[in-house]
Amino acid sequence: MSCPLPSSMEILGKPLVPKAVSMEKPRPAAAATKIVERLLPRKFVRSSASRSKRFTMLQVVSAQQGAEGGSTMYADNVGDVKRPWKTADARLVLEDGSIWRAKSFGASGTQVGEVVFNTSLTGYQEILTDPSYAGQFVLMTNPHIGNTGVNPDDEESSQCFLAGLVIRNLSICTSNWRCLESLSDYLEKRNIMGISDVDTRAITRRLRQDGSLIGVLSTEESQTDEELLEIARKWKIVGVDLISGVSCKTPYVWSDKTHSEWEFNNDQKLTKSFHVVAYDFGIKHNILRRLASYGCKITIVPSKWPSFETLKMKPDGVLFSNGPGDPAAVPYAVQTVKEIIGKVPVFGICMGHQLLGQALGGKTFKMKFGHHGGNHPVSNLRNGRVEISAQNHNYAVDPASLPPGVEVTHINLNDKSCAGLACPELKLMSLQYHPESSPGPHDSDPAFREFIELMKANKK
Ligand SMILES: NC(=O)CC[C@H](N)C(=O)O
Repeated sequence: MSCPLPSSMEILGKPLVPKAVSMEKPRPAAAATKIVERLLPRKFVRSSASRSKRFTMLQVVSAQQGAEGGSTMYADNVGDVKRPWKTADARLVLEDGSIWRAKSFGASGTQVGEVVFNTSLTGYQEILTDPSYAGQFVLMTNPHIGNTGVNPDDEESSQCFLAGLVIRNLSICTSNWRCLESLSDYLEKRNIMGISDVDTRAITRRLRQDGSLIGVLSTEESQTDEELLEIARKWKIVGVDLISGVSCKTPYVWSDKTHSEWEFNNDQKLTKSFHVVAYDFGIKHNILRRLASYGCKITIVPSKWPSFETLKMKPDGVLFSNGPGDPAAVPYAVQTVKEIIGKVPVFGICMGHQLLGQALGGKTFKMKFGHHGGNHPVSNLRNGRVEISAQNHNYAVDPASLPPGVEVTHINLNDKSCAGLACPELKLMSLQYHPESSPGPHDSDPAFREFIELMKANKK
């Protein structure tokens, strides 16, 4: 079966040739309505008359979803019930000239950013608060988002730095024992725009075929499509330093461990007290929690903290954190890394890995659409194990650019890109992905233990 361009999508500028794509058979509507019936809160069930009206409507939604792939499929009301959040018409205009009509939630206004898709099934709150998404719209490929609301424990930083959230369907109700707030209220308070009722599958296919795209999201009717397209085409993310906008301003100390309720690794016999200085390029809280759980005392320092100040603290090890944007646009951070490696054991995570790669003499490049999700297989070449990993990056280190003596320790099995480095001589290790997961599986947690071992061996 082939699918025309989604009906609600229009093209501006250079016309795009619709690509024929094969579609799954639509799911039987009856099965979908049964699921919805279980999820809807009692207050939405009014009378048998309104119930049947609601179900008729949802059946249509389900059938359309499979058959048409269109993006304006839900009406403002679900049955005769108004959606419990503020909504307005919104447009996402991509730099390729496509326009995607949607419904807004969270903040309103106009925002520009790079659109990336994330394949995690859950963990949207950790994704929203991961500072590495600064400057980007995160499109969740899982069509149903918001059902667990938000809570104070799942924050990966104190702020949402991303440009906005793009989803297929915002859950009409929240149901989780930790939920304190709905996703739409949370985003509105943090002034972050979200859109739903947009064909996220069609946008994802476009990003996979053509590479990541700049987009402008707007709820403002005063802005014409052409004006929004111009903003998208003028805006640049490559070559821009984004880490200085998300880093802390002054050093601070961290001692929180992973909460005992969530601790999944009770075999931390190696733990002694190691002092780690962590460079904050946009650090996630769970990196700090995992280090603390392994017995580290951590001092977090800003991205421009001088290397001599770090070395004066006599740390047992230095961690270079994750962070947003182009790693080639922050030569000052590469210089800091250069001045530290070889003097103390170091661990680089994601942006930290890319900075280490450059400090060793290598180069980074922008990938077609990057890796974002909690289900990426990585091969650990040292022990032959496959780790299912959490990933979030658009750039990678080119292994061919690295000097002899630097070992590629991990590769991403989806595209064979470099996913980890080591240089035993320099007591250095790094991963392109996220061993702290959050969200994601815990397969890569032993990397923190390896860092502890590196520091331990250096102390002898
Ligand atoms: N999570 C990260 O540290 C992201 C690294 C870098 N900003 C990239 O996109 O590749």
